[in-house]
Amino acid sequence: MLDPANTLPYPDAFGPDGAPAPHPLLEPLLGFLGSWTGRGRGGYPTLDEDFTYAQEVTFSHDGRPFLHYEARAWLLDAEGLPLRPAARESGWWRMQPEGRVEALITQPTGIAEILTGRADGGAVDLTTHQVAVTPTAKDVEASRRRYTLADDDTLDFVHDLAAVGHRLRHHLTAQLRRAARSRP
Ligand code: HEM
Repeated sequence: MLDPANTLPYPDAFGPDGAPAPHPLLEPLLGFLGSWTGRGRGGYPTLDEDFTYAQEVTFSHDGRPFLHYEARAWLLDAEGLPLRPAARESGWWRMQPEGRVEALITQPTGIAEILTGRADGGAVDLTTHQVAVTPTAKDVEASRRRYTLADDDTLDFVHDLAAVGHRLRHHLTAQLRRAARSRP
């Protein structure tokens, strides 16, 4: 007999349709659900050169009023081929009434960000509420992340960063395309 303790009874959904039904507070974020892939460019005043990268981003939900967020990036060489793994992060976007968002995002580089902002008309604008870093992590003071649905299948992303003594400056711009409504 199937042991209910060995099978997760509440799997995540990667789209707005089907089970579980999204919580009503997720309404402003429904267009983000699913997986996205694409390319971006980045730079920072401390770097000699800008870089190009690819990224996969996934948003899912389990019927409660928060999204699970996961992103993996890898650098690309001049030919567009994978060079090495880059930033990786995951977290939670907690939805509040009137489209308010509270996000918690952690990175293996020792950085934990808490951001607040709004989801409005297919765009989410998040700014730093608090950053905590481990003893050996780079000094990160603040960031601003803007995610915009240019259309149903296109997600634009811009990330500004205040770190290692620099004020809030551009770090990343990417354009992602919808990869799938559900995980294979
Ligand atoms: C798509 C995601 C990202 C990519 C592709 C990326 C890429 C890079 C690259 C290539 C560097 C230069 C150092 C190195 O080669 O590793 C760098 C530096 C850095 N990044 Fe990012 N990054 C991403 C996201 C983030 C995020 C989310 C944060 C923090 C909130 C962050 C904070 C930093 C910091 C603090 C530095 C060090 C600057 C310095 O000391 O020169 N990055 N990033």
